[in-house]
Amino acid sequence: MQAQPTASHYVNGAYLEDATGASLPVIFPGTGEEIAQVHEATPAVIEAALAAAKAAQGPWAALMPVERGRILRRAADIIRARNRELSELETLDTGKPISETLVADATSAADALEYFGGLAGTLTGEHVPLGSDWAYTMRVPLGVCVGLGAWNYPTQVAAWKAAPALVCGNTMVFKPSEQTPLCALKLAEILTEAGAPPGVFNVIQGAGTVGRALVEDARVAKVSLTGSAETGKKVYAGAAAQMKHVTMELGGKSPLIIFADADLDSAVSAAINANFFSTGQVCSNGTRVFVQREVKAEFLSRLVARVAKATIGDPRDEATNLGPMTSAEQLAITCSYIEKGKAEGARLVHGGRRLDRPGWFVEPTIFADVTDEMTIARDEIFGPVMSVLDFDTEDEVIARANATDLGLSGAVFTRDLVRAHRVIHAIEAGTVWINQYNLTPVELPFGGIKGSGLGRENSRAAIEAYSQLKTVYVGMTPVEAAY
Ligand SMILES: NC(=O)c1ccc[n+]([C@@H]2O[C@H](COP(=O)([O-])OP(=O)(O)OC[C@H]3O[C@@H](n4cnc5c(N)ncnc54)[C@H](O)[C@@H]3O)[C@@H](O)[C@H]2O)c1
Ligand SMILES: C[N+](C)(C)CC=O
Repeated sequence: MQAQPTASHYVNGAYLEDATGASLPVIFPGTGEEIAQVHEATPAVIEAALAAAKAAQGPWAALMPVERGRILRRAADIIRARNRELSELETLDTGKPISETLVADATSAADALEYFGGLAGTLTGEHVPLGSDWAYTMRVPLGVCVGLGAWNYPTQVAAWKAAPALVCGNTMVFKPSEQTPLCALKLAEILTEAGAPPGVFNVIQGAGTVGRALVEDARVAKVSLTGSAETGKKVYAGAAAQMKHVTMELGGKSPLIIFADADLDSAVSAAINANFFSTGQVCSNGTRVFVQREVKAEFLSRLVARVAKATIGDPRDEATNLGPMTSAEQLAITCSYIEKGKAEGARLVHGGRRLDRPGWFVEPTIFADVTDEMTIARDEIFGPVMSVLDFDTEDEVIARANATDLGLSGAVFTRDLVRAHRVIHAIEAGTVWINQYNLTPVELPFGGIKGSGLGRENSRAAIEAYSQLKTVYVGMTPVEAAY
């Protein structure tokens, strides 16, 4: 099985290779086989990408906005037409089951390109009357933007950054995660096919050192990172040193709160989706499942019965519900948290073992009787490990849900809608759901508060994140001076 791209990088409208860069093997997590090799960007490749993005930005911004929008919408159409091929590549790159990638990845990228393409003609400023004088504001691009991607949603992350950046008249150099380098190259190829001029969207490979070189370059006006909270602090500090704009989409340890009056089957489905979709490798997952004590036994019994039916296996098989972890490293991290959970006294009610087969598989794992101070209730694991915690009262669960430095997401399940809104308003998180979990359509802002990040992706909010206002004061009468 091979998924070798034409070359490692995509710069100035074409594939580019520089084999002197360090080799990065691409492994299919379902078997552990090497399916491609790419090379880390050398200083020459980094320079070529930044120079191309810088040269392309002015002419790209000078196009009629609807023309930029048309190119993005054409790219969306190409992605939809090639959904199966792109989904298969996403599955090879990440190990996520094809049943998921067919509906969640390339399609989400197409949604973003279509949505922001559609906004192109609306990027206007406003007229401000000032007596005999007047003023107007203009929404102008930032310049060259850098996107840094995580490995769990490589196509979606690239498109969620590229689409709003490009529609506003910026250009981008995108660096995917070194773990999943393949999918962003396809986005670059498709944008060229759709009519994006050379240099508008560039992809270069590499790990943190390449990312750091991009962040520190004086030509870069904005950095958008999707990654861990730890990396976020470093990238934010680097960008702040040169007063760059930032968007930070970071990790979470989100609460999913289930009251006794909830539709329990629906809450069980939400807990499953919020912990085991993408084998638990989702930033917004509700990994702290707070269940009101009187329904805890029933909730656990229904949950375990449902999870026992999940099909774990080859992610290329459409019948598979859970695939492998994306990397051997992430598998080892997840297994070590499972051991910590057991050692600290959480009750293992399902799973907990690595699967004895090639590839990086671990069972979906459920711990009950988890307490707030346990490591598995505090750290973002980024694997299929659910912690179920008991609670008694509304005030108590709000305080415990908020007792974390992170604030990406959260949800409440109850039939009492007054309580639902009261509780959800009190939850410290950027994106919250009532009787739902993990739906993130492009029409809605997505992002975190506290240690989970800064700024928002998607929706009109992303336009604010990739453009700035310029104010023009118009004097209509001669200037007077005191002397
Ligand atoms: N909030 C969101 O939208 C969202 C979405 C997906 C993933 N995530 C988070 O991402 C994390 C998992 O992804 P990961 O392990 O790839 O994250 P990571 O922080 O290790 O890496 C993210 C990206 O940053 C680059 N990088 C690392 N160090 C850097 C540095 N010093 N300077 C510049 N670039 C650097 C990496 O090469 C990679 O491309 C989890 O914490 C998850 O919650 C957040
Ligand atoms: C942004 N989201 C939630 C779709 C995927 C994050 O890991």
